[in-house]
Amino acid sequence: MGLCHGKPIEQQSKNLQISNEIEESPKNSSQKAKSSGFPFYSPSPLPSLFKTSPAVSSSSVSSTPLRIFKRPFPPPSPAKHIRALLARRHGFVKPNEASIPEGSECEVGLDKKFGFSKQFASHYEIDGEVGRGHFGYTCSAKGKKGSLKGQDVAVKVIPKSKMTTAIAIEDVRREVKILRALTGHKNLVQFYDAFEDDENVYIVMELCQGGELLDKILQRGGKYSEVDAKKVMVQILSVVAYCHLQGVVHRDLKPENFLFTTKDESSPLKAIDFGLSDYVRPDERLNDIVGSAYYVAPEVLHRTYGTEADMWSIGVIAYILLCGSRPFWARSESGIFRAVLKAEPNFEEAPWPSISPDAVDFVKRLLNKDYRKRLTAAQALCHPWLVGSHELKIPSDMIIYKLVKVYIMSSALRKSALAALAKTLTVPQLTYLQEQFNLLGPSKNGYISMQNYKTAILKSSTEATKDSRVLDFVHMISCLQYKKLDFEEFCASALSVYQLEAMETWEQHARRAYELFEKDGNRVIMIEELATELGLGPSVPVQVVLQDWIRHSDGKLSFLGFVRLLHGVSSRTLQKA
Ligand SMILES: Nc1ncnc2c1ncn2[C@@H]1O[C@H](COP(=O)(O)OP(=O)(O)OP(=O)(O)O)[C@@H](O)[C@H]1O
Ligand SMILES: [Ca+2]
Ligand SMILES: [Ca+2]
Repeated sequence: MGLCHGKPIEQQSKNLQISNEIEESPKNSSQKAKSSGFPFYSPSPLPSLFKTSPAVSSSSVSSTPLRIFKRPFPPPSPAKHIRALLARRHGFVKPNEASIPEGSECEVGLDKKFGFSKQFASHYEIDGEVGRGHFGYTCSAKGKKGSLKGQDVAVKVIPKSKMTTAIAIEDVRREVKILRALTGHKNLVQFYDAFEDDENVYIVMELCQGGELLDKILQRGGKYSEVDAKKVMVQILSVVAYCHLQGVVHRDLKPENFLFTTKDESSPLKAIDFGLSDYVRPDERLNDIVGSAYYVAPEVLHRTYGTEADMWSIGVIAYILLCGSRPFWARSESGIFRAVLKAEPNFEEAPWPSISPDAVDFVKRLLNKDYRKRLTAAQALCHPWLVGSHELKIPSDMIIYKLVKVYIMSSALRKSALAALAKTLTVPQLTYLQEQFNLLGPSKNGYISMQNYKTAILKSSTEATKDSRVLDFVHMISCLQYKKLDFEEFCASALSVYQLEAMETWEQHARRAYELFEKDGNRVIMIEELATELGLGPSVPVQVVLQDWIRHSDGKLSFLGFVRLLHGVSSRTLQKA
């Protein structure tokens, strides 16, 4: 599949982008102007409060055209939500679509009561609009009483008239619930309160006055220095690692959804807009197609995904920060999806050759189409590109819990294969594992028991951990009957074979591990036994499939069989068990 090419420069402004991106095909350009009448993108009430967003009038946007001659890719423009999602959630039907979208329903009978206080007007004096999205608009306001008296705040106003389906109402309910539960992290917007009246829901939060990350990218002509990109990435990863540990997947990570607190160069960055966020249990897969087209992960389009989908979006943001262009681009939404599913991002053209190999490796390991091979947020913070640039304490990583659970249920043969592979890990990989081990509170003589997993999670748990049922999952692990793990066995249990496989050095790891396995793990194995090991059902012609995985000379595992064994039983088989 070919490379994606940048968007024509004249389409860069936020205004133009909105009307372009809701169109399927460039051929329909005559219809584009008409589509701005589409109710979902048209202005919300309170027109007197509107003021032009600084980004729209920003001279930086108009100053970029020259760059197109130098670089093939122009800077990014804002992303819009995936249309099918909007249709399903908000009951919108394209004029040429005969069928009623799935999930749309009659507005009559919808319960739009949220149980929030009705006293918004007596608590806050609303001021001018500071931003706008598909679902609401945000105003600045001043507290009139209580602890926020005299303080400037932001109020996201979501009109109830836009909540035309039960899903849309549920989304708002969840947005508030998640924000309330997660508030407190330094890179997450501070939530204060939620109100409602007959017309609107009001989400009161900290006012971020430094503007969106997208505007900062555009102001800089589309490109960040590596040093500055690292500062942004560390903050994004820190808050996302926190969300994931709580069992919350954001599902709409994009530069528009990160705001700087102040205009100061060193201002902290805050994640906002949990409107598409959801809870996900570590062993659960979500299936609704949600997000913004440029940032959507391939597995979301395949309708089976978890927190790794956010890591893909972070990869897209990192790519944009470093080179100023989107990794996957096409004129139509379906074209973007095709690129996301099939195209490889361009790392050949300027400025990529002048970007450090660590940075390139970092982005590639997030933009891996196989979600199992992608870095987690905690791992990304330990990546060589970032590791020296921050002093964050790496949080617990849920992937460890998932891998350990599978390890414990594995056969002795697979455990010894993993033990051999663990012996080939490099210092950065061991450093990450050591930190994760320490977080589990090993005893003085260096062992952790299954109970330690629960104790560790309870330390950082919030209401969200309960709602996402992460606690149930961890409780299940802590009840597993298994001997204590020392650091060596912990490494074997917590390494991800898929992630190692994504590395250029995989072949060396695997060959070296096979040599070690040959010395003290390999043994004669029957085809039927191997089939059971790998969870292959009776429908698989095992004699044909597995013959290369057993060495004809002595009946022991071949290199191929060893690698297959490392991967273990397929997750599908495990789920059935
Ligand atoms: N706390 C805040 N401080 C300042 N501005 C804010 C704040 N929260 C939101 N905004 C502004 O309002 C815009 C819209 O807010 P938000 O992204 O929450 O709305 P939305 O309708 O859910 O957007 P989307 O279309 O991305 O789903 C933001 O992009 C930002 O510019
Ligand atoms: Ca938004
Ligand atoms: Ca939103």
